[in-house]
Amino acid sequence: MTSPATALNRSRWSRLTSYGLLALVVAYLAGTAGVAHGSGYTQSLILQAAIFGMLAVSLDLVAGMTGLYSLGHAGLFALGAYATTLLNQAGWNMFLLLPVSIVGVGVIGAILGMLSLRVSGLYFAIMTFIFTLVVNVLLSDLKFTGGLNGIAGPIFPDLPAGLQFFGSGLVWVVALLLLITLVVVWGMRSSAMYPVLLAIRDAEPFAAANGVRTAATKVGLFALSAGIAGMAGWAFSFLGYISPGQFTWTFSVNILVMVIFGGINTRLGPLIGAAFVSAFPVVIQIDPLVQELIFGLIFLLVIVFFPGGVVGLVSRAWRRFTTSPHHPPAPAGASAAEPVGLGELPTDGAVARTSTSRPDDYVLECSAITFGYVRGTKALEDVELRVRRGTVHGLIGPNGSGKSTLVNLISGALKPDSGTITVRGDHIERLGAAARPARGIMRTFQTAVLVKELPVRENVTIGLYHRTRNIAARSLIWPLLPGSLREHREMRAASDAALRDAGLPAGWGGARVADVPHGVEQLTQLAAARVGRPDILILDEPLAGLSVGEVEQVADIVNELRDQGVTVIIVEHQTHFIFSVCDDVTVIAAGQLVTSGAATEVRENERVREVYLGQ
Ligand SMILES: Nc1ncnc2c1ncn2[C@@H]1O[C@H](COP(=O)(O)OP(=O)(O)OP(=O)(O)O)[C@@H](O)[C@H]1O
Repeated sequence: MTSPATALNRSRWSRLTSYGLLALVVAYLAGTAGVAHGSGYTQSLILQAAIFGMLAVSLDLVAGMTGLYSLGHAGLFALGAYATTLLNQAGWNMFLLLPVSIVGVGVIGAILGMLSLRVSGLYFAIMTFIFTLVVNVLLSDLKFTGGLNGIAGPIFPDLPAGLQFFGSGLVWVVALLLLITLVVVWGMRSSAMYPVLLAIRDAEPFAAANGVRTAATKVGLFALSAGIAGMAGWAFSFLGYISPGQFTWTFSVNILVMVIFGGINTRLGPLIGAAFVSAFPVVIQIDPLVQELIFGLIFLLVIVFFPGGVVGLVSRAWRRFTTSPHHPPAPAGASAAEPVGLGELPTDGAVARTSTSRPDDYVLECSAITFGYVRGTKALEDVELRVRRGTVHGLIGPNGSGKSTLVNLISGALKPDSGTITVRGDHIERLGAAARPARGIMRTFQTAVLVKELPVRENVTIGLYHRTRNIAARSLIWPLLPGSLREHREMRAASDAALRDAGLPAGWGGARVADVPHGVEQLTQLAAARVGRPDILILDEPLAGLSVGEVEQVADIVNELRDQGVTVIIVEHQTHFIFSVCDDVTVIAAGQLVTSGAATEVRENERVREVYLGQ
């Protein structure tokens, strides 16, 4: 329950935030008014910086949040500027051309984004670089684009007679477009979608296992980013002449420089970078060659010594100044670093469990599953797995026997070459990983794949993705939605509860995953899977690297889940653990089923001792 003091603090804080926001809006309006009445020279400088700001923010949206380092943004920017100019010459209304530029360039961005599904990293950068190159060559060679000389952009109309005291209309329009860009992109950063986007960047299998359609999200985000670049192009066309020389591949690199210099994946970074790149040649008026050299040197120094850019540098200094060296208490048993012995097949002490479910009450059935990673070899051959509802089912076998492969087939990361997988009788073997959480299947990974730079709690909220309605679409206007703050608070509260249930003492929720011990990472992914309220939870080697205390904790969690009616499938090498917590056990070796049945029977099976322990 929230204490009155906390509620008071929260209301005081939200009042302060509102005042702060109001002050910012007033300052923004005052600044815009100042520029709108400024000299033509000042206006063109500030307008260019603002337009570059939009471009840098649009690039940061894909480069910072999803790791797509595009060098195609100069090409997209050019398409917006040229389409506006040429279509306006053809008689189109210039204001109608704003949505046309956003949507048209957005569609081209979607196509580029689709290519990102096939190539990534350096190859994606090269591909988008070629896109800018091709656009530039076309603009230079085609007659109707004015060739190398370019064409004069449309002239932005003055404000109507009654509104002329506002000054330049173009300044107000660009200020509004920049504001919209910031509301959308910053809003997305503070929405529940933000951790999901970083998961697509850093931990794609984790994102997919939580129901995120990673491919569609990447394409959508690239289309949005391209749409903003098209919008920036629309505004740029009003600044005078446009020519291919303004949209070369070096300009694409410059946009990336703005993002990296200011601070990639930060709110203010791209704006600071854009301001720096725009102001530098104006402030440092020396020989152009020396100017370029100094610019390059500054950028090199930033990259080498402050890879987080200006914002990273300032926030690091701020953190050092404000944070105390506090470390949350260790989870139960974490100090007992002694690992549990592996491969002991217990002959006594492991209590065989009797489930209340009927013998044929199978929630998950895998029949005749065959799968090979490479043609001609089979990682699994004709494997059968039947899991009774509400039971804990162990999957064991020697290294390389195909356990993880089977788990990946059930969770949709892989598709079988033949055979069927059904959940409550429905076939799911052809569904992708992202569709499985909706069927009640959640999973953890042998090696935790999480977003290292985010706090533990934010990682757990990713587990709520498939249960949160239209989260991707709503993230575009998240801060403007009336219930979004409350919803976000509820998501964080649910994540905190899941962390508590996983046995993590309060305090770990706020720690960055990069700073937490291995055991906490494992419990974090367990909490993320659990917060999604699965019917079937698959734990792939959940005990790897855990201490004795943490192993006991996982055993408690598994027993608790069974009591709640969740079906749990555990892949594990620690057979002592398996035979103490599992109702049923399936053993596979060399991709084939050895035996399956009640834990007590499997434990006594001679063939199991032979293949599993080599006895
Ligand atoms: N990505 C891959 N490409 C090719 N072969 C693979 C791949 N992943 C696994 N294999 C092979 O498939 C077989 C089954 O591997 P799998 O990882 O499923 O076994 P496992 O029982 O989970 O092993 P472990 O207990 O060591 O994790 C092994 O021969 C392995 O070398």
